Amino acid sequence: MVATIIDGKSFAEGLRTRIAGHVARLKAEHGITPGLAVVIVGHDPGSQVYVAQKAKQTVEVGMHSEKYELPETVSEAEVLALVKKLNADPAIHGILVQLPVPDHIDPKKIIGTIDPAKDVDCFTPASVGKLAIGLPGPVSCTPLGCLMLLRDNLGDLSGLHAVVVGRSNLVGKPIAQLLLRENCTVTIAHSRSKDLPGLVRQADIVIAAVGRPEMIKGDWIKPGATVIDVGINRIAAPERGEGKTRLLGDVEFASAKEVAGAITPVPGGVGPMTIACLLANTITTASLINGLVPPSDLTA
Ligand SMILES: Nc1nc2c(c(=O)[nH]1)N[C@@H](CN(C=O)c1ccc(C(=O)N[C@@H](CCC(=O)O)C(=O)O)cc1)CN2
Repeated sequence: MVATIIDGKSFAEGLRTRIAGHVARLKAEHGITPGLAVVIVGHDPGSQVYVAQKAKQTVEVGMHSEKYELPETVSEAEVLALVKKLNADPAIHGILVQLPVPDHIDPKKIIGTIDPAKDVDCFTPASVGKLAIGLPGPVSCTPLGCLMLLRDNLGDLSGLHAVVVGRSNLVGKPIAQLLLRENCTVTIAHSRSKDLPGLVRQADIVIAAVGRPEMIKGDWIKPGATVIDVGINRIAAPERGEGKTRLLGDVEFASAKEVAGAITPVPGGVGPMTIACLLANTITTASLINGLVPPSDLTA
């Protein structure tokens, strides 16, 4: 069997078109322009690319965009003051602080200061709690992107066995919550699980979010399973020239695609969905802040 390749880039494009339609409706029918503020601290080159993409795509779908680029040396107090200012700004419906932040800044303190109503990353304790008990609100961007790709590929997920490899707060734990809500049987495994290959072989759905390049091999995959690779590991690629790099997922794509029923590539799979889902979450928070029901096609 050769797997269907799940094209996250193209799905994300379609999602952004739908988001632009919702933005136009919010403007025309309610006079609301959803606004997203993105804060970056320091000069991490990867983060700068992602933040630039976020700001560009926010404008492209018709939303109001604000980008705050703070120097590496900014104090924690200054970042907290900016977040509080954005919390109070009625033109802003979503606030995101790009991670990682420099070592002298405590990410938990920064995230904990974001107004949960504007928490488009779904990182605050209040948002995580809402997600766990199924209350309306934004859903962590990467997990929401994974869920949208799974629904598009498989339809109803009820009764399927999902094995999530990775237990991070950003991806592993929230995707497990979402899959439970979809009536999957969910196993959360991680690098210290006993017989990891044996666990993964039981999965109808594999979510690879462990952060180790190509750790999950083709012979770990049950024939026909759907594989969602969340890993974005940048490794040196001297064969492409001096100083060049390339991206690898957490799944060994070449061997896994021979066994799986469907699989996301890296790049071009889950990654592009993360930013599209951030925009979707901004529609969700802008709707809820204004007492409107968020569009059902943009959330979990
Ligand atoms: N506050 C947050 N910080 C971070 C998040 C997040 O969701 N919220 N996620 C990641 C980075 N990230 C978005 O911020 C992100 C990662 C990857 C992609 C993406 O489109 N990847 C492409 C490849 C791009 C490349 O060549 O590097 C792909 O996979 O096709 C988008 C967004 C950490 N920080």
